[in-house]
Amino acid sequence: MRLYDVDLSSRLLLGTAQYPSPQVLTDAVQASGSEVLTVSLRRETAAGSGAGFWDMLRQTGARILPNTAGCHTVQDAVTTAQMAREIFDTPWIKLEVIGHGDTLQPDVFALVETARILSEDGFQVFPYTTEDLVVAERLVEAGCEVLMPWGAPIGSGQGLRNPDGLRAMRAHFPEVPLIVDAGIGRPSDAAEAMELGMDAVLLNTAVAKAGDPVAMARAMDLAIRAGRAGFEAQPMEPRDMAVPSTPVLGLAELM
Ligand SMILES: CC(=O)[C@@H](O)[C@H](O)COP(=O)(O)O
Repeated sequence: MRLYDVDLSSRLLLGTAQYPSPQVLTDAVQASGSEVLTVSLRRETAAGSGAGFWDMLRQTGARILPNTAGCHTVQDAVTTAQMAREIFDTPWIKLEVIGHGDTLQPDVFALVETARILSEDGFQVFPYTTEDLVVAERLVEAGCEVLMPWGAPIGSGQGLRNPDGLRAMRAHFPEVPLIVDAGIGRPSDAAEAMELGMDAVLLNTAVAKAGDPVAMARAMDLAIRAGRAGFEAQPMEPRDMAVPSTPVLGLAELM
């Protein structure tokens, strides 16, 4: 999978918040096989963990995808992205501009505006968006080469609330890498996203809040591989009617 100019073999992007301990986090990263970790500049700075935490993430060898979690305005997000670029020395930014407190739904108007500003400033933007095709078009026009539609509200673990919307996105943007971001609860949700033809999955809470985060990280990795393999194998279309799977070529005659 290629995201901007970077080739990756893992299709799992992992969040780094809410783990029970730094050791569990690093063990989970290793178990997940993830090569991309997202980190919230604002949250970690506010929590006071700062440089030590970021150094620990760097030591995993994974690429860092800083994010603008907690930003609600264009200006907030632009400033946070600029700080992230200086600290992590990367043009990558996962752009979150939250518009609604209860659902953490993106403010898609501010998102498009911020994406344009950051792209013109040389950032490679990963926008957290809805499955709205018009918004997605605008984001691509603004310079985004990757789209990150939500699966369900952040942290909800509800799985894919609108698989048809994701399917439509896949059909509409066959060449744009699509990463389902947020709302994944179980490995089966991640596998479903991959079976729909998504290129990758970004998740955090499902692993961090699992009873055994390291085991769940491993399970997510396996599910994403299985889902992708299933997509590539071109599943059959569902049918309305039963069709015998064993052909009957004549009836046995009972004497
Ligand atoms: C870590 C991060 O970037 C989250 O904002 C992301 O959207 C993941 O969401 P979940 O925690 O629901 O997986």
